[in-house]
Amino acid sequence: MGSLAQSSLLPVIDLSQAGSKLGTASWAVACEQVRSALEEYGCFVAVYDRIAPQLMAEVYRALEDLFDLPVETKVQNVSKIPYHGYLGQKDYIPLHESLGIERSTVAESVRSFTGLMWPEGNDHFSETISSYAREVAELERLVVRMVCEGYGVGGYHESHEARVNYLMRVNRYRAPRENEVTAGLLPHTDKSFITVLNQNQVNGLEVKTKDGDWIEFQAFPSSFVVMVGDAALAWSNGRMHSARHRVTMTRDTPRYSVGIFSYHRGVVEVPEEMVDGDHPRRFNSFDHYGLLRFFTTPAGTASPCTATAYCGAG
Ligand SMILES: O=C(O)CCC(=O)C(=O)O
Ligand SMILES: [Fe+2]
Repeated sequence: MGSLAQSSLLPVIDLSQAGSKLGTASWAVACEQVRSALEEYGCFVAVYDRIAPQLMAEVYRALEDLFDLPVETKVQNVSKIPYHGYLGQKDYIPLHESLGIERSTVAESVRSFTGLMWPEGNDHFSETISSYAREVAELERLVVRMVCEGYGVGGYHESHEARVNYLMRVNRYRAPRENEVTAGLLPHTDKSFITVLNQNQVNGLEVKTKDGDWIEFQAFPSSFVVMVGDAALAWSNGRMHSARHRVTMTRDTPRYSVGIFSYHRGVVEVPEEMVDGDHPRRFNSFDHYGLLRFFTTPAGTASPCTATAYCGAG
């Protein structure tokens, strides 16, 4: 039996060296830990020291500059894809503001976002954001590879890599004023395949367990929250859990966070290996951006599980 303190924490897995251990016994053990955490909690805390602390500090300085721009500038961040542009000034979550940087691992795409925000140019911002996105994308690919190996569908990660887009969403939550709501972000599941989150020193992210308890993520240096999105829930035929999470602001300091969300271009096939006697088919193959668009419809918003409503089998 774990103590209360232990059982109130999210699983922590050190992936700093995992990439260099491919195929070894310790790699197989780590793949199993990743799979099991994503099935039980829908997330885990990755320790990943391959991203330099200096780059992390530059990312958060860049975010302060970005959010300090006038709202009229920030609202120019628009997209044809839902939840890929500016969100903010909402009465029901007044503390929250966020922007989306599409295809954040592609330098040209980040430069075009930067050009909208700083027409006079800001190369340092573009370079900082692109570097960070590429490094976190590597962590995402490592996790997907480990998940695939954990399920015995090792070859699948290659088709993931060939078709993945990485959306970066950056968030600022201001501190609540007296008598103001503390909700920074309402409970939700992500529509991504995998999300990798990082935050500045201010905690606030909470994850709901299958038992209905909320666990606060307590950040430490080189810690990233890896989270299952609804697309990976469906891809795994419901084996992985996509956890509800929310942000609560209890401190008097603003909170910054940055998420990398992986999305597939086109149809995500549910591998045959995911379906067996113990796991009858629960999901059909589906269009990933279609799932996201469905979420914005009245039927999608109303359904307790977007993936089941969109591509559930039977
Ligand atoms: O700010 C955070 O830590 C969480 C953000 C989040 O859940 C999201 O953008 O989907
Ligand atoms: Fe989220």
